[in-house]
Amino acid sequence: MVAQGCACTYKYGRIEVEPQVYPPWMLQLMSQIMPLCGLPDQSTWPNSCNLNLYEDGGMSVGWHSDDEKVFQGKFNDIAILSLSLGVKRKFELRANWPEEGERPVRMIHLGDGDICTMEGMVQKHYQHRVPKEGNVQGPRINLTWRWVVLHNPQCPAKRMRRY
Ligand SMILES: O=C(O)CCC(=O)C(=O)O
Ligand SMILES: [Fe+2]
Repeated sequence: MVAQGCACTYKYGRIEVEPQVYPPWMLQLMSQIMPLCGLPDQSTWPNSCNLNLYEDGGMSVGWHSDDEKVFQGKFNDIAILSLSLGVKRKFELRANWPEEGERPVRMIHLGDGDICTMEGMVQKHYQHRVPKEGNVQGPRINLTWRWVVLHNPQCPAKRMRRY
């Protein structure tokens, strides 16, 4: 999903997702969540949201960084905000260039209603994943908000200053 005025697509693995403009329920949800992330003012809110459904513990996302060109996370200090709903799942981070003796993988649990942020140069220096958990029953939805900063060439928002 994207803010009004943007038409950037999002490539998730090999799947290219057509964007949908934020529906009213999304703006309502953001008006609850964004102030908790220090963003009370709507003009500062992220202009895209990706939604993932994990039907059960058999569904996962492998090691990756959110390195899509549109977000510029490999080159800039960026923030990525996420909200988890449903069953608790593991979220793991591993450093690309670990220091000697550094723990290779760090894990947190993301439960229903948890907000998780990745900030700074995390997308350059770390990868993350949601591993398979064979014993987990029940669905989880993850909403991930990000700022599109480099719009696709065909996107009308490219010509608009406020993006
Ligand atoms: O489900 C999550 O918590 C993370 C999903 C993720 O890494 C992504 O969509 O890029
Ligand atoms: Fe990710």
